[in-house]
Amino acid sequence: MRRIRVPNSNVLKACEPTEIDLSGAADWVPFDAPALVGDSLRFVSGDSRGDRFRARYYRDADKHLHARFWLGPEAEGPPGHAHGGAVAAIMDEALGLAAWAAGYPIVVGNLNVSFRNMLPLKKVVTVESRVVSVEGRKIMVHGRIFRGDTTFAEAQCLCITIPGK
Ligand SMILES: CC(C)(COP(=O)(O)OP(=O)(O)OC[C@H]1O[C@@H](n2cnc3c(N)ncnc32)[C@H](O)[C@@H]1OP(=O)(O)O)[C@@H](O)C(=O)NCCC(=O)NCCSC(=O)Cc1ccccc1
Repeated sequence: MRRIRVPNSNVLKACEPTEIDLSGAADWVPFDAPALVGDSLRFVSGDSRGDRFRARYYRDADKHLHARFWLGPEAEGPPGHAHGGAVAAIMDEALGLAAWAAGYPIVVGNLNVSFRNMLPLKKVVTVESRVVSVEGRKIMVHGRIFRGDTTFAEAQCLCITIPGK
């Protein structure tokens, strides 16, 4: 009987492209997030060759923060799609960072995420964000994860400035 040899997962992984195109739109400028908030972003965007998240941040001419994200097999929830916690983690980092990038040293006090469509793994998606209001220590940031016409998630993030920072 002929035996079919199935490559093990390490061989399959080695065959996958390691370079993912996370380039930004023509009018975006790369944004150095760790230079602003330090290495504490490692949880989500710290491993540029990892199998969970790969990310690159940008700002547009109006200083709004954008990001390209790729979610790999280690971010899986429903088969072939992102875990809800992975999506929430992206929102936490990206929307918190949007407040920092706008000049507010903050932590996130409340994060409300709506999961609109299942987010496919191994596709590059875009995160957009806006600081929509500032009231005393409360900075409200809205954001969206999308690809083409499909919105995967929307979020409202209440950020609270850290006194003394
Ligand atoms: C600091 C604070 C959020 C607030 O405490 P305090 O300083 O004692 O301030 P106070 O309680 O007086 O509130 C001031 C005002 O705010 C309001 N308000 C507050 N909360 C809420 C709420 N939930 N919902 C609604 N409103 C709320 C409150 O009513 C008050 O309003 P008022 O002035 O009366 O009108 C504290 O609860 C805390 O540390 N939480 C843990 C945060 C944490 O671990 N986050 C995760 C890690 S960060 C991360 O991962 C993201 C990241 C990404 C990129 C880069 C970096 C970071």
